[in-house]
Amino acid sequence: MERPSLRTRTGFDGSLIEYADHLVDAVRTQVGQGQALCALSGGVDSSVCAALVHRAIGEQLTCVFVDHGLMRAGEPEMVAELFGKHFGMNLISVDAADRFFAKLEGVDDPEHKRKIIGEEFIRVFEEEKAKLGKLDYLVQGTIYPDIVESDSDKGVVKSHHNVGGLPEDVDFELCEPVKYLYKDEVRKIGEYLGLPHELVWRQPFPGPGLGVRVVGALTRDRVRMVREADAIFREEIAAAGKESEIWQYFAVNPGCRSVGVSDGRRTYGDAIVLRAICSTDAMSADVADLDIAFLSRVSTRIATEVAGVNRVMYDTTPKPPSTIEWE
Ligand SMILES: Nc1ncnc2c1ncn2[C@@H]1O[C@H](COP(=O)(O)OP(=O)(O)OP(=O)(O)O)[C@@H](O)[C@H]1O
Repeated sequence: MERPSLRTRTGFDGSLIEYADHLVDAVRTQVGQGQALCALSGGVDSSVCAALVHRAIGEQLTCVFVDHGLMRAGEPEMVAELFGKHFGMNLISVDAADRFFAKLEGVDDPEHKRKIIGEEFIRVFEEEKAKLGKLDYLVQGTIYPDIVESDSDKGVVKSHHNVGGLPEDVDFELCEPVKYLYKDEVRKIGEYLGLPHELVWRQPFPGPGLGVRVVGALTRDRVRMVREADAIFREEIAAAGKESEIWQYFAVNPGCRSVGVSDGRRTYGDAIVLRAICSTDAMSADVADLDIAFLSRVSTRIATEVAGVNRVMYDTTPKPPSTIEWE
């Protein structure tokens, strides 16, 4: 289906970059002398919104980043470095890993895990908000497909983690500057605003983070295995120059153990599954055609470098019948 033009969606008659400048002015007018708050995940939508609103109102914006302990390797550091230091934003980083792990202990149902992560996120965010005093605007990275999708009456396949679910009697207004834009337009505006290419064009990453890439109950150790395996896989994909041909690639801990051998001794360790898919819209996906030599190199690195892992598999199932993420 052909998508409506920028002009049809926004009434704005100009280029996308001119529209970005227009949005900066519009946010400045909307917020006035008020105070704005943005939940910044380090993902594309909230990062672009934070950069845009910061350009418009500077010090009047505060961003809150919640580290739930389920981030990929280097992510909390990247957020602090880029938004805190480079852009000089008012950034509050909350280390909430203990809280999340405590709530998730022993929970193995995927929907229940997502729900707990979403609810705990809102709780942490609300606490930080309360500490800041009067707030006039909440910045949200709603994009056009979110609006269109929320109109859909299809059943829930996986519940989404969002700052949505706001109570009805809130005493602030929403600021949703990119709500008429498609993802690729948001990315282009992000680059225009000076966000790094790797962030703006990064692969999709679920809100519940690595929590949905560890099948069954989470432990810090199983999350660590996925985080380290994921970092190695990403490093090798980048070294092979394959980043742009693959839509999404990541590691999963499928929750099974098997026998292995290391230095002549029997091991009984965790398995890791590698998943890499090609897609244009995430509605359907094909398995990325990675050659055995490449996969074998990644597998050997993971099984020797990641403590507790002794077996690596490649997921060869398209979507459908599988989904992209395991949970
Ligand atoms: N760990 C986090 N810390 C702060 N804010 C978060 C965090 N996770 C999610 N959010 C907020 O919730 C929104 C929705 O999260 P979701 O995971 O659905 O991502 P998204 O819609 O792809 O947006 P983004 O690209 O910004 O991650 C984010 O845009 C962000 O405002």
